[in-house]
This record gives sequence, structure tokens and C-alpha cells, in this order.
Amino acid sequence: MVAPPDNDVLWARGLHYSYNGSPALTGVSIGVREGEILAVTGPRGSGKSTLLKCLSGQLLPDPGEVWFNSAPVHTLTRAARERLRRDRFGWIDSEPHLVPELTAWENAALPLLVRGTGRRAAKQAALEWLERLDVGDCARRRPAALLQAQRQRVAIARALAAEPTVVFADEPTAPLHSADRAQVLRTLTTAARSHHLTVVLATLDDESAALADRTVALADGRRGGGIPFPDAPGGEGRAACSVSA
Ligand SMILES: Nc1ncnc2c1ncn2[C@@H]1O[C@H](COP(=O)(O)OP(=O)(O)OP(=O)(O)O)[C@@H](O)[C@H]1O
Repeated sequence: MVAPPDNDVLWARGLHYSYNGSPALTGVSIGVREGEILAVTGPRGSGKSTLLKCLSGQLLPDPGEVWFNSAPVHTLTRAARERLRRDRFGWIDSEPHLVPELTAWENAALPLLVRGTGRRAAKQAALEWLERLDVGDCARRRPAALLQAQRQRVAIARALAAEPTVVFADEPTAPLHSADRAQVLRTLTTAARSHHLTVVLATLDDESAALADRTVALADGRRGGGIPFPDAPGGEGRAACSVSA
């Protein structure tokens, strides 16, 4: 096993993953640099979600290696991977999946509370993020009393309030209308830049991908190629793409 390059917070090599014998990833390698926003694009079924789940330790590649800093995620026990996800990673799904019995602020504070942060500090962090995401006035309501778009904003606040090292966002604006989509994505990317978070964003939509520093395209579980941005001559900067298959 060879450790990843120093400037990659996440690094994966030769990822394969199959669901009941049906291949979803076939030899994807990728490096994600600290503090960058990386968009993973590709049509439905191309393997974006599976890649994010392998990178975040939810799924174990077979075969393949995933490293988070100097930790070989693919060799960690299930309990160690769960700790890593709880303490260092945030996850935003295309559906909000909130706890129905808890209010919006309690949902947003949940990862901090689980991690042992005091209730007052956790509440304050949750309320700040709910405000930033324009759902501060929903803080005391339960999910059933919220619109789907409001619930999704609460789920995004929940991922960011815990100040993870890496945020995995799997089509995070899918339940939002297009006007909301741009605003929420901008909030997410601005927050990532100001808090120096690394973001891996799976998206079907070119507008969302354009907010990223780099884009990696998947097709049929393999690398499709990076989409060059106009302001990145020579394939460097925003267009540089370290995925290979
Ligand atoms: N739980 C599962 N069980 C069986 N097959 C699955 C499962 N999840 C994904 N797949 C299959 O794996 C392949 C890759 O799916 P994946 O969800 O990773 O792609 P995706 O690019 O994220 O697609 P989408 O945009 O629709 O979410 C697809 O063929 C999909 O049908």
C-alpha cells in the first residue's frame, strides 16, 4: 500500500464496486485536494453516488483503496469508519431524511450533540446555519410542518454545523426549485470556501458543476473526463482533473 500525496485530503485508487455482481464502478481513481470543491458529473446510473459512498466509507470497494489523509479507509473496521463519518465527514443527500420527532434546530444540531458538544453550543451553531440557509424562522418547527425545500435546507445546515473536514453532497439541490437551487448551492460553496471545507458534489446539472473548482465526469462507472472551464487554459486550475480509470 502506498500512502496518498500530501496535498490530497481524499485519494482513491482502482475503485471497483458491484451490486450483486452488477458493476457500478470499474477502476476509478481520484484525488481530492484540501479545501477544493470537486463536482462529480455523469448521467443517471453512471456511478456518482456509489463513488461518494466509497469515498466516505459507507461502501467498501472491492477491490480498491480509499485514503483520508494518512488513514487507509478501506482497511478500517466498520466501527472506525462510522467514527470517521461522524467526526470528519458530512453527508447531504438528495432527500432530507430528518428525524420527525425533533425540531429543525435539534435536527441541525444532532451531529454535534452525538459527538458530545454541549447543548448550548450545538444549538447556537445550528441556529447560525439555519439563518444562513434562510430557514432561521423554522428553527422550532418539526419537519412535518416544513416544506420539502425547507427540510432540505435544514439537512444542509445539519451537515455544515458540525464543521466536517469533507462534505459529500449527493445531488443536494434535487428537491429544490431552480431559483432556490442556485441560492442554496451558492450558500454551500461560499460556506465551504470561508470555512475551508472540502466538498465532493455529485450533480447532474451543469450549473451546479460550474460552481466547483474542478469537474470529474463518470460514464458507466468509469472516468469520462474533466469538463474544461473557459478560464482554465492548459487544463490547470479549475479544469485540472486527477481522475483516471
Ligand atoms: N442499492 C443498489 N442495488 C443495486 N444496484 C444499484 C444500487 N445502487 C445503485 N445501483 C446501480 O449501480 C449503478 C450506479 O448507480 P449510482 O446510483 O451510483 O449512479 P448515479 O450516477 O449516482 O445515478 P443517479 O444520478 O441516478 O443517482 C446503476 O446501474 C444503479 O442502477
